[in-house]
Amino acid sequence: MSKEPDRLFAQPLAQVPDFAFNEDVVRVFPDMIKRSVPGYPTIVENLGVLAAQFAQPNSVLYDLGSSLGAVTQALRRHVRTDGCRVIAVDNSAAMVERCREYLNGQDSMFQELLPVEVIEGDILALAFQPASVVALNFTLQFIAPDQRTALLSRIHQSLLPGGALILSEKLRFNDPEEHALLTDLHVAFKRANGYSELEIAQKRSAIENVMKPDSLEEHRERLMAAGFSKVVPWFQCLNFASLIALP
Ligand SMILES: C[S@@+](CC[C@H](N)C(=O)[O-])C[C@H]1O[C@@H](n2cnc3c(N)ncnc32)[C@H](O)[C@@H]1O
Ligand SMILES: O=C(O)C(=O)C[C@]1(C(=O)O)C=C[C@@H](O)C=C1
Repeated sequence: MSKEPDRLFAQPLAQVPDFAFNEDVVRVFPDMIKRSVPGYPTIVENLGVLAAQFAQPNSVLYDLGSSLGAVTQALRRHVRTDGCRVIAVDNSAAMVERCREYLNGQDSMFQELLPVEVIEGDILALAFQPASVVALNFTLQFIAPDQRTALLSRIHQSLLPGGALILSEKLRFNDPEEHALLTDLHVAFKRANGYSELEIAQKRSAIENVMKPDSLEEHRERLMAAGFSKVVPWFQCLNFASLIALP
């Protein structure tokens, strides 16, 4: 994957455009997400470990909002269940192109990786096949809030017995003090990773119209409304968390 450092918001912009997963973001994405999301490498690697516990023979593992394929590759490294294959879906053409390049490179270096298909498409319009694992790793927060329950219901309907949805998201907090504290600590995390005050502020205004985080309580309620029977948080670092939802 690209090693280019994220300097996208380093210079003052007359007007900060809404954040989009375009060519510029794709070029710096591995660096951006690692320096912006506390716990990201741990979540991705362990998503593979968790998935191996839920994968059912001859089923599909979905990576929805796959970006450059980091989760797909973790699934392919860890899942050994017979007949499983991965379907990665993203609606950014630039992401999909680079994701295919990366996964082809991995296939040429390593044998016995699970087969993978990378689809350029909208996860809201996807016809789901029976699946044992569905990963939504920091993707649901970019889906319009009024579309989220319907998407989760369709994922629930596609999940096989013994399977799971793994959902990672930035969180907001209903308690104002808790929200302010964890937001400040996230800013400190970004600063410690070399982002300037200007970069942090401009990125914040770029994402505020396009990324709408929910609270843990909202996630739990929505997942239950979508038909899931159990919601288990397995990771939280500052205001970023990952949940297992059982069908
Ligand atoms: C924060 S990134 C996900 C990171 C990635 N899962 C990982 O762990 O490296 C969100 C991704 O979701 C994709 N996305 C957003 N809305 C989508 C939609 N409706 N359908 C498909 N992909 C979508 C974006 O293009 C972007 O690549
Ligand atoms: O909350 C922020 O400040 C972020 O930068 C988060 C976040 C994310 O959670 O996806 C936003 C956009 C980029 O994809 C990388 C990180």
